[in-house]
Amino acid sequence: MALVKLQSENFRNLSPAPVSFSPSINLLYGANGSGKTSVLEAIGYLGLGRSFRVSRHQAVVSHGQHKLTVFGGLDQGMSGAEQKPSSGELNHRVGISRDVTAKETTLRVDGEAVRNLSSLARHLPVSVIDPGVFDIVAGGPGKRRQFLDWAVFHVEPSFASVWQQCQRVTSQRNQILRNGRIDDALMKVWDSQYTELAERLTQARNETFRLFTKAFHSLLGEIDAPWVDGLKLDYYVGWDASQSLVEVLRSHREQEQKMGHTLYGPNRADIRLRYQGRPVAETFSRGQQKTLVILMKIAQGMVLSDLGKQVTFLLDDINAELDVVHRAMLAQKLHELRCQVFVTSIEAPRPDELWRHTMPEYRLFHVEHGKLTEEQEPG
Ligand SMILES: Nc1ncnc2c1ncn2[C@@H]1O[C@H](COP(=O)(O)OP(=O)(O)OP(=O)(O)O)[C@@H](O)[C@H]1O
Repeated sequence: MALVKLQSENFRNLSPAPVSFSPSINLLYGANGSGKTSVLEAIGYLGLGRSFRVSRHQAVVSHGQHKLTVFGGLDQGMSGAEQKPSSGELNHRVGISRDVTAKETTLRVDGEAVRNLSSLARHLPVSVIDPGVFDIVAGGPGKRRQFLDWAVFHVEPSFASVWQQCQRVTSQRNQILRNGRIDDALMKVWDSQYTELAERLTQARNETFRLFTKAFHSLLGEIDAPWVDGLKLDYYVGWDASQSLVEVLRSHREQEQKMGHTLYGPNRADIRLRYQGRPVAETFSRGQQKTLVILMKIAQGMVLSDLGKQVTFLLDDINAELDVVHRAMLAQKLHELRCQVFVTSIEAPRPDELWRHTMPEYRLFHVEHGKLTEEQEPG
């Protein structure tokens, strides 16, 4: 699916006027503070249910307001095995409202209220590449789990519900571990639920990680960068995988009790990135780390694309982070994968720098005071 219509109310400084986008490439430019990132953030809200910039919904609601709404019109875009071009008809209408006073989120798909965010999010796989994305390599395991789980969610339909159940059971288990005296019979019940859910989560992650590494290595074969030899990606399941989780929990009960929370399981999973045996975060230059993240993001796009799903990529301010060669590599690949792409820049964009071989069709927008105006030619 591709997002071809967007309308928001009380979303940062954005104008409430509806905007039509291309199911392929959209270039947005405008001065600092004009609202470019806010447009991407509003699109991200529909695909992620939250802002990719801030954790508090409050920050996103226009000053002086208490409720924001974002509506999106989705079109089949360039997805599907046949890669048919857009018909111009809307396939789905999705909406999300957040009342920050009542702390309530309302979700709608095709006019019907839905309870789960996953019902909305699975229609619009949104992948963000902004200055914060580089934490996937430089940051902690949580960022890499989030990265992996985004793809697992779109590959395995039952993942979201298993993940939620596992979070609930983990928190119950933590409560018991925090209590001074543990009722062994009760702990056994929670452990059996926990390990069953953990195994299901791990299986889903394993399968997606397998697809991801396959795509990633095929991508490495295409690029000319000697430093990728010796690069190794491993999925750490969250415990010593040579033992069953049940055994690990049994042999570490005292340690968990002392710490007062669960120490082994899917909440400790990680993608371990190593270069010649050492963590890439310690070995790679900043530029190499950035390239690696971009390649990982493209590989995720390849996985979904192979399943006939179109990813909407939100590229925010990449000029500040990537040199022209890497920007062009990214743009070219995303176009080949038939992804929908939104690219922001301060200066009028140079599509000829991004797509050097074949120029895709694109739509160009100037952003000013939260309002988008379509232009025919750059400048
Ligand atoms: N909750 C809010 N209500 C109203 N306006 C807001 C709110 N939050 C931020 N703004 C304003 O919205 C504008 C848009 O910010 P945004 O980050 O989208 O701009 P940008 O075009 O991406 O800028 P830059 O190029 O500097 O990154 C800014 O002027 C900001 O001060």
